[in-house]
Amino acid sequence: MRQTVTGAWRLLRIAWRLDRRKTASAIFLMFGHVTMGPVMAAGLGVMTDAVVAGDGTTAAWYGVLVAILVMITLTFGNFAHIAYTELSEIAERDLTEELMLLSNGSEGIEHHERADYADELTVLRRDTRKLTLALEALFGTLGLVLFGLLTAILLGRVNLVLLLLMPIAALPPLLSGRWAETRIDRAKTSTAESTRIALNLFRLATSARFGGELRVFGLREELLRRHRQEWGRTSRGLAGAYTRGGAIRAAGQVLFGLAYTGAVLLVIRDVVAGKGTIGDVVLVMVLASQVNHQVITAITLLGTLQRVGSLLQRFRVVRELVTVTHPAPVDREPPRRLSDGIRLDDVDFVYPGTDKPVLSGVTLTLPAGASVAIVGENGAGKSTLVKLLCGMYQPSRGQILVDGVDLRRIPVHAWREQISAGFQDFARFELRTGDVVGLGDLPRMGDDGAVAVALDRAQGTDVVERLEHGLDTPLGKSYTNGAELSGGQWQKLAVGRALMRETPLLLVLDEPTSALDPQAEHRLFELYAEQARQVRASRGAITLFVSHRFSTVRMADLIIVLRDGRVVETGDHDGLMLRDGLYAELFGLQAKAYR
Ligand SMILES: Nc1ncnc2c1ncn2[C@@H]1O[C@H](COP(=O)(O)OP(=O)(O)OP(=O)(O)O)[C@@H](O)[C@H]1O
Repeated sequence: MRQTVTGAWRLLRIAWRLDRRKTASAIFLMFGHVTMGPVMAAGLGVMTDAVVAGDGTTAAWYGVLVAILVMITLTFGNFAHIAYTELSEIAERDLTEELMLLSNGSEGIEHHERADYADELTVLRRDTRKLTLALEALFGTLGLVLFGLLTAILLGRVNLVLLLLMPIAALPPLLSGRWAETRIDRAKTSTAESTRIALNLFRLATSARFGGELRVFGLREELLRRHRQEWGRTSRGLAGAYTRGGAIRAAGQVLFGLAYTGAVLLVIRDVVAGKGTIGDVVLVMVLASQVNHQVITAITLLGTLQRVGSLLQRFRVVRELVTVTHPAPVDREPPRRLSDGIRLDDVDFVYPGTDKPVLSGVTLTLPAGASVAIVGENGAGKSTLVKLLCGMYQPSRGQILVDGVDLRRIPVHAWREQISAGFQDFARFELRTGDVVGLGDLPRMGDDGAVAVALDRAQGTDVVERLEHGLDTPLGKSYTNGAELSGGQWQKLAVGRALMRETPLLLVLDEPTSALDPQAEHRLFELYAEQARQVRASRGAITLFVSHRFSTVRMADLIIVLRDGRVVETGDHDGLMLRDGLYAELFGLQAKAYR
């Protein structure tokens, strides 16, 4: 109950914050709509008594009044509905935006690894779109409270027992409705994982991006089978809860039906005993049928409100999950230039929710002004190291020191402003081409000159030259006339984005060039190395890249070789070749393959 009330209160505050005028007019229209019901019942009662007494004029006047009230209630109801719908759309947009912000609102990405976060997010993604009904439910419920008060006054005037009976009779259906909703909500939480898997399979099966792979491997039936299996699990879990919920609700309504019949019989008994009029019977019958209708509405409305309450509660949980607590004080600014470099001091890392260390005892120095390459077999921990340097995760043990300052003490946003990155798993932003690149340095996003320079450095000018409207071409299927790009072309834009910031302290390139041919990648890294040398003097910037191509790696000033999360060798190409260890072995294997 508390969740329903706090949910309703929060929803009302959201509506008020978003549009006061619409909220006020929705409340006014709804109050007008519901108060007409009891007033109409009273009018019918008086009209009946006038007919029985043979007073045609009074009966006619009340008949006209009732007709006017019917028109008013219908008109108000109609306009109230329009007002709720408009408000609901604004509220839905607001919560959808909050969900987008929350998904990326934390400093790191640790919460994405958590099953509880993923579960909450699944339900939120699905249910936030159902908010359209929520405000209608809220205002409807407020209206019902007013309706209940008016009805109670009218019933009390006829028979005081009725005054007590009606609210008591309303309780079973209300309580049973709430109980049923709680069970359904619990079932939704417990089926969230299978829903998530099914939704993911649905996305895979309907995305053009994976269409080729699905066809080549003939995966259509297999995905369908798995989807059916997972969805079946969800449906079974929910169907049981819906059936039990339906039975609980029906039991509550049967009790109400019995009380309704009892109330009408009570008034009839009074009239027979000369303690009331026929008008009273009409009043009670009309009111009781309205109460019946309103209780059924109330069950639906309270159910919706309870769902909204739990939806808003989930928002709270997600907000708390993405809030990071800082064990160390955050009291240092990133340096303007690096003099010593970045040092990893005995760093271990374990992904949240797992217990196997992915990095163990990593101690390294990335010297200021150096170009550094990380090599190692698949799963060695290269990308994880990169993520730690970008502040996506905190080391489980040990420290990352930037010119001697623990990275945890530097505000993450300030550190990120000083770095730039291109990732293996880059984003395909479906936007204007210039903006796709310009996003890499938001303050200069509209600066097409800067975008052109970044693209030139990323060797991506040819991508734009082929587009009909150059940098103004919209990209992707979101647009009716959006241009389609190849994987390698998207990747060139992503590299351009990474190069928008001209002099970052740390430029990280985690295999962002895997779709380019080796010569193009080689040229690109020659340029980076050259750029790194140029900014070395001014900022001591470090260029860190991860690549499986040794023709690129060999250019680095420092090469770090990782195996199973440990640093096994470091040095430059010549030194490592002389050492004849893992690097020399991997290099030899690749060179042989090219011969
Ligand atoms: N989000 C995650 N949660 C749990 N474990 C993870 C996660 N991401 C990576 N791992 C594990 O961490 C290990 C190192 O992964 P990482 O991506 O750092 O390797 P990598 O050297 O970059 O590999 P590749 O060359 O294939 O890109 C792998 O064993 C992987 O299974």
